[in-house]
Amino acid sequence: MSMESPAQTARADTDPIVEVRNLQTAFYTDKEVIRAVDGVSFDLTPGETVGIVGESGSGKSVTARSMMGLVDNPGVILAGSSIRFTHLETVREFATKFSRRTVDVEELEAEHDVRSLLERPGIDVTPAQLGYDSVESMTIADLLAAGYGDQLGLTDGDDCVFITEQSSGEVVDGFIEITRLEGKPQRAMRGGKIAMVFQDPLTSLNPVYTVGNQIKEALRLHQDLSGRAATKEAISLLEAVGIPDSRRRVAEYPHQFSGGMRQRAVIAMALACDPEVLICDEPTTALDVTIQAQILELLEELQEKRDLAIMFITHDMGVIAEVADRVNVMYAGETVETADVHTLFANPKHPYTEGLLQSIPGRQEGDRLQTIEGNVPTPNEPPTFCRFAPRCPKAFESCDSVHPVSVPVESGVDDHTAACLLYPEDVSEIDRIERHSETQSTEGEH
Ligand SMILES: Nc1ncnc2c1ncn2[C@@H]1O[C@H](COP(=O)(O)OP(=O)(O)OP(=O)(O)O)[C@@H](O)[C@H]1O
Ligand code: NI
Repeated sequence: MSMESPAQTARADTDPIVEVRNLQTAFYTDKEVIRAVDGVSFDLTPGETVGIVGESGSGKSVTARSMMGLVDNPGVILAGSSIRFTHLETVREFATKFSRRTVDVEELEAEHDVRSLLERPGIDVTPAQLGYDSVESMTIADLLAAGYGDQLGLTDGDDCVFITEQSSGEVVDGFIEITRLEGKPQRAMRGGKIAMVFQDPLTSLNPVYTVGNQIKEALRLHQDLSGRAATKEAISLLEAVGIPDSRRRVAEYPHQFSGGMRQRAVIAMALACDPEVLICDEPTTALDVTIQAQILELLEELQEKRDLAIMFITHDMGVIAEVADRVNVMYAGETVETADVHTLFANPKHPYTEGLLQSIPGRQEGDRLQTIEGNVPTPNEPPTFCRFAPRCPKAFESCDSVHPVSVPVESGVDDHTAACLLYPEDVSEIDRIERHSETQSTEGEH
């Protein structure tokens, strides 16, 4: 590789390209407000797989749909939520293509400071609500990302590209705020930069078009390829996902493919736009074990070749062990534990994670397969208590009145957190309770 310019070294390869912060997605139904995702934060990094695991109804798919811009009525991403796409090349591309929707944050920083903005009349938001410790740890960019720019008169409704640093006219740092995307930039992001593979390949494939034509349509939309070049590329994509005899199969219809081959075709379609991020929502759940293993292997291979950041959703701890580098355990809209995969399996801290691990065949002591009794509750009120408490074997009195926040736990590694009143383990119960009560963030706004 040639010498890198300073502009290219500003972000390292190991920096995240997606930063989800305090994501809150709620459904306003006639009956109640369902807080499907309630303050979730995590990063996605190129070449790495983040596994999202949890039982049915824990908010995994709504997290994914929020990242894809696929939350429909009556669903709303609440103010205070932020999903930043920080891939530098894409930020530069969007800043050029959508210059009218691009904001120079450095300019705004020269004119305003966070403290006085938050003190403005009518602005009813605290740093804690946005997931920050103090005003000092917040920047103007954080306020804009969390959706308060319009209210403060700093941004227009459709601004979505934020440039935070430039050097001799070149963008060095910035982000695209996914929760603010609509129209053209949204279409460029969804499918183009972030692609998704669903459980049922038939939701992504149209039965009346050949597999090849559907891949070619994606190539036309996102890569500006058509005609013979597109056909050639479609064939090579089918080859890349391990579909034998791809020259012939490119002209076949989805019903002529087996389940496993269909999912491979969907992956080929997702890759047609050369995305940076691939979100997989239970992509192998409908497949038999052998085929499942092959698809997981394929994803790993593609990740390595293309340096993809993968978010992999499953309710299956066995699959998590296979695919994930890091794991977020979700329960009733919240992340209850997060760690690298080895630590999570060797040293689980949250009673819910322990329960999930005991329900993997072959992992429990004795011969009985444990399951956690009961179901995930519908999160239909603000969290002022532990949502897992009713099912938790270790629950005590305070669990009903104090909402646990994510705190570091002792397991010998950094970046291991659990949201449980039993932690941090090295302090007294009184101090623990105080710590969890202090950092309580209040409800986001509609
Ligand atoms: N369109 C909608 N309207 C109302 N509620 C919804 C809607 N979509 C999802 N929800 C609710 O949001 C919560 C989280 O759902 P989600 O689909 O994210 O769960 P999940 O973890 O993906 O579960 P599964 O493993 O079953 O796919 C559930 O309580 C669900 O009922
Ligand atoms: Ni789901």
